Amino acid sequence: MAKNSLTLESVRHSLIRQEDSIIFSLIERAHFPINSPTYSPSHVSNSTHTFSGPLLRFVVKENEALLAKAGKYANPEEHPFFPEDLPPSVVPPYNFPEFLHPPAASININKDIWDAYVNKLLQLFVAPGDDGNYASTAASDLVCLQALSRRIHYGKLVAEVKFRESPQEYEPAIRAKDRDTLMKLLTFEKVEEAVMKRVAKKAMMFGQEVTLNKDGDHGKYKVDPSVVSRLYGDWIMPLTKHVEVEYLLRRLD
Ligand SMILES: O=C(O)C(=O)C[C@]1(C(=O)O)C=C[C@@H](O)C=C1
Repeated sequence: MAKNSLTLESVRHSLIRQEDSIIFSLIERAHFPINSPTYSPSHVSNSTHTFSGPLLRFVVKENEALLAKAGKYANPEEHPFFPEDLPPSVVPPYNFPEFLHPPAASININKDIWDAYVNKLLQLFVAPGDDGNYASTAASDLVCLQALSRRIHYGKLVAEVKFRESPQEYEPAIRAKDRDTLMKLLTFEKVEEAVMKRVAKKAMMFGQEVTLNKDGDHGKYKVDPSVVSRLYGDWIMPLTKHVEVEYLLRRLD
């Protein structure tokens, strides 16, 4: 859809579709135990000392360097976790539609997303243990982090649509830099309740054990649906709303 015809309904539709990517990524990650060496500060160090630190950091950084060369971060909807020292793109620039207000480019909360994911979320949906599959674990984490980052930063588009639909409602709070009022204005409790119910239902449907015998393994899911609901209620939606507030605060700059 052309960006200028985005509506609250269409951006919500995109958030609903992104739920599928997030839930599938969590299911894939939950396939491995926690594998804590993946996050240990001293796991990677090579003889030339070009990198030392956690394996996850190494995998994400290298992947972002590759995709930066392929032009990924020329798209204003993409946010790198390690924006410092990214190599230049080797592909011709594409003229992405300018839907967002330009100061949006300064908002990147990936450090918070990383911290929440590694230090809080993982423990909620991944079993303890170590099976040595650290590289595959890091690759699964990368997919989760990218899906979460994309969804949370999509808050910029949601905020822009809300602002365009009723600027007179938002302008006084923006001028007063009143975060609390902005948070109240952009919050729809009924929508949040529906999101939490829907993601639990999707986690049940996507994460059920499929067997061919009649009395399959009912009630056993690859990721606990109530945990998925909690991840949304306690982390994903609050972080999205944080992005929305940050965006609106800069909307009149
Ligand atoms: O749908 C919206 O209006 C949004 O801003 C998105 C979202 C969410 O993160 O899912 C965030 C805030 C609202 O309270 C409801 C839902």
